[in-house]
Amino acid sequence: MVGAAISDNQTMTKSKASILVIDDEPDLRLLYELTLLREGYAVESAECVQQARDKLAQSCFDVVLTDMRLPDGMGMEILQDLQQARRTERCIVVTAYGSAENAVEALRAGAFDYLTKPLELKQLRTVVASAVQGQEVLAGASGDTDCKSHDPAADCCRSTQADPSGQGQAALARLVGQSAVMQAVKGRIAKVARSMAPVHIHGASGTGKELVAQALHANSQRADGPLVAVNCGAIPENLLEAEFFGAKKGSYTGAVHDRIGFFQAAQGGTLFLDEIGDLPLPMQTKLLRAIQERRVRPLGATQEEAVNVRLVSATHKDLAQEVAAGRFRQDLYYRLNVIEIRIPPLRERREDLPELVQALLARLAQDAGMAQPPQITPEFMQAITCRDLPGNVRELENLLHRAVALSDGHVLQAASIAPDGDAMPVVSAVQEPNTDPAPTEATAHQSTASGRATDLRSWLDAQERGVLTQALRGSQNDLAVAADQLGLSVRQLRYRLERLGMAVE
Ligand SMILES: Nc1ncnc2c1ncn2[C@@H]1O[C@H](COP(=O)(O)OP(=O)(O)OP(=O)(O)O)[C@@H](O)[C@H]1O
Repeated sequence: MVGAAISDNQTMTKSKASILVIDDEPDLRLLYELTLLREGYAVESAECVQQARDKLAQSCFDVVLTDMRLPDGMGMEILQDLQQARRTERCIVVTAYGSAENAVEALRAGAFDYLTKPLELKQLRTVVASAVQGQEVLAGASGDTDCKSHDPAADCCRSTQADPSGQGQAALARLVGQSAVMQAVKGRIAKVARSMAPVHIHGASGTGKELVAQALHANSQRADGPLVAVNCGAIPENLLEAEFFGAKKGSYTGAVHDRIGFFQAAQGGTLFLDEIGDLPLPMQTKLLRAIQERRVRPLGATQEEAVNVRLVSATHKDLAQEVAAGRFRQDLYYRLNVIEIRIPPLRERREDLPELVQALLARLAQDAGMAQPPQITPEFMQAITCRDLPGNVRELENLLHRAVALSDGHVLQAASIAPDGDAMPVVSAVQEPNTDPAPTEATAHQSTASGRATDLRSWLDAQERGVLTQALRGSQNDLAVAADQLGLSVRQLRYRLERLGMAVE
């Protein structure tokens, strides 16, 4: 079996990355072999499951490229063997055209990536190179490139996560919380980060979806590549295509230069599509195509461009429900939701509150240039615990921000976060606690005294809140009218309201 130990004289010194190609069609096998040999890899091949198992019992490889259907079984069996034996080989599965289910199944089972027949050699090279690249990180982290010098069985076994710079761990540490549910979230991030499988993050507003996306990226082999975060709800509908795929000069009014899209900007890295549920249906179709083909065509261009990005998406909506309601394409949902990470709302992890308060205060104090975070009294903590915090960590952050602004700089007062305060306003026809666009005296003082970005941000948020509230009042809460008045689309207005935690009754 695959996990068997390898005798010393059977191991080879790895001077170059090694690939095991498994396919029963001799012509295809030869084509893969030649292509990969030309790339400088050491290549071995097998034509069935049994032969592959024999090879894997004798040697360790960096990457296994296997066809799905083999004469004596399925490529999935090899993938399962590798997973069960905790081997380090990255497995790329080749699936028949149109069999999205197989690809998704393979990714869920731990495949690094998949390729679809008919195979494009350029794509084959790209995918193999990206699988090999991750293995180099792994070998580099253990300082081990010579199989002979170590226990051969261990050479093929997964050990600790490669994270030479510690950035993966640091990103996970930014996700504060030791509750069982948060530990499960972090465990899942560490587990799934290293494959290419698309991840969908589901969680209510303010639960930390962006932090999870950052941790996924930082723990992936793409950590040195770009992470491009996009809020799908904040882009005007008529610009979506150009923003996503790029545009040639003159392709639309106002396109005075060639511009690259999000896909090109994320090349070799991760594309984080936040609030994916807000994408209009026509754009969903275009996105699906880009994901399936791994190619995009900039607006006004004649040629398509190959793209190599890992997709992470997020939404606070229930996408399955959106699919049922006909607002989200089922096939796109299926493609994006290969691996799901659910972030529980704060009410399911109240035990994390003290640690979150400490961590957020430390961050706020640092941003405000304070020598040390203000102290919290048991009454203050009690007052926090009494709040429902439906806006989750973002609401908690706002609350603390306000408390810091109103404090004397040393001790936080419980009164500053009394429930009749204004951390999360609800806009109704007349009842809206925080409608004053002007900063409070304390905030204004803090802003000018420290001149720090977070103070400016909260001041600007207060301004925006005031403007939005006025527009909503003036339009009797009619979003279309208010948006029109503000020169925004309804989507943009909704996005802004949500960002500020303002719910319209
Ligand atoms: N577990 C956490 N530890 C520390 N900070 C957190 C945590 N969760 C969220 N935050 C902080 O709360 C704020 C909101 O987080 P984030 O933007 O990631 O949430 P979100 O789920 O993406 O929200 P939205 O859906 O509204 O965009 C950020 O400032 C983030 O740093």
